[in-house]
Amino acid sequence: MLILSSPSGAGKTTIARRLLAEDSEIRPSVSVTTRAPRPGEVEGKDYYFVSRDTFDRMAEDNAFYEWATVFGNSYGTPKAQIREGLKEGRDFLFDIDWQGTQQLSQKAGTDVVRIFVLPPSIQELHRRLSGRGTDSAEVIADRMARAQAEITHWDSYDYVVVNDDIDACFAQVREILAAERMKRTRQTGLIPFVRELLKPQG
Ligand SMILES: Nc1nc2c(ncn2[C@@H]2O[C@H](COP(=O)(O)OP(=O)(O)O)[C@@H](O)[C@H]2O)c(=O)[nH]1
Ligand SMILES: Nc1ncnc2c1ncn2[C@@H]1O[C@H](COP(=O)(O)OP(=O)(O)O)[C@@H](O)[C@H]1O
Repeated sequence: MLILSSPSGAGKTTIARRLLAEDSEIRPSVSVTTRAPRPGEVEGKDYYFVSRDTFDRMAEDNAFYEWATVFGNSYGTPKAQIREGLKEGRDFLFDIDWQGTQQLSQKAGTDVVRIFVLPPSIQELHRRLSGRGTDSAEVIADRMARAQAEITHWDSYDYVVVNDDIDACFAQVREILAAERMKRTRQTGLIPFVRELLKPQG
C-alpha cells in the first residue's frame, strides 16, 4: 500500500497519475467523496462522487477502510475494490490525507509505505493552486490556510520528497517504490529459489 500525501497543490495527483500510467503493477484506490467534481475529473477514475446521505450510509455500513473530513467534505477509502487485490498481494496507490494515513497504518502495519510530498515554497504552492484553475479564490484561500497545518504531519511519513522539478521528484518516487519492492519480506516468491540454492551440492 503506497500512500502519497501532501498539502493541497503540492503535486500528489500529478505524481499519482504518472505512476499509474507508467507502472502496470500498481492500481489506484479510488476514493469516495462528497466534494463536487472539478472540471475534467472522471467518475470512478478520480473519485466516486456521492451525496452526503450516501456517504453517511456507507460509513454506517462499515464500507470504508478509513474515512476523514477534509476542507469540509468527507473522503473515504472503500473496502470492496481493494480487498481482493490486497489478498492477491497487489500494490495499491492511495492519495489520502494524514488522518487516513494514520488509520491505514494502524490497520495494515508494515505493508504500508508512506511518502509525503512537500512544495518547494509556500509561494509556489499558491501559484500551483491558482494555476491549476480548478478552484475558486475562496477554496484556494482555505487550502492555503490549511497547508502549514498539514505540513506539520510530515514526520509521520517514511519518506519525504520535495516536488520542485516534477521529473526529478517523480524519479525519486519510483526509486522508493523499487527499493520497497525489493525488501526481503516482500519477496516471498523467492523462497523456493533460495531453498534450491541452499540444497547440498554434489
Ligand atoms: N483520509 C482520506 N483522505 C482522502 C481520501 N481521498 C482524498 N483524500 C485527501 O483529501 C484531500 C483533498 O483532496 P482533493 O479535494 O482531491 O484536493 P487535492 O488536495 O487538490 O488533491 C487531499 O489531502 C487528499 O489526499 C480518502 O479516501 N481518505
Ligand atoms: N513540479 C511541478 N512544477 C510545476 N507545477 C507543478 C509541479 N507539480 C505539479 N504541478 C502543477 O501544480 C498543480 C497542482 O498539482 P496537483 O497534482 O493537482 O496537486 P495535489 O494533488 O497535491 O493537490 C497542477 O496544476 C499541476 O499541474
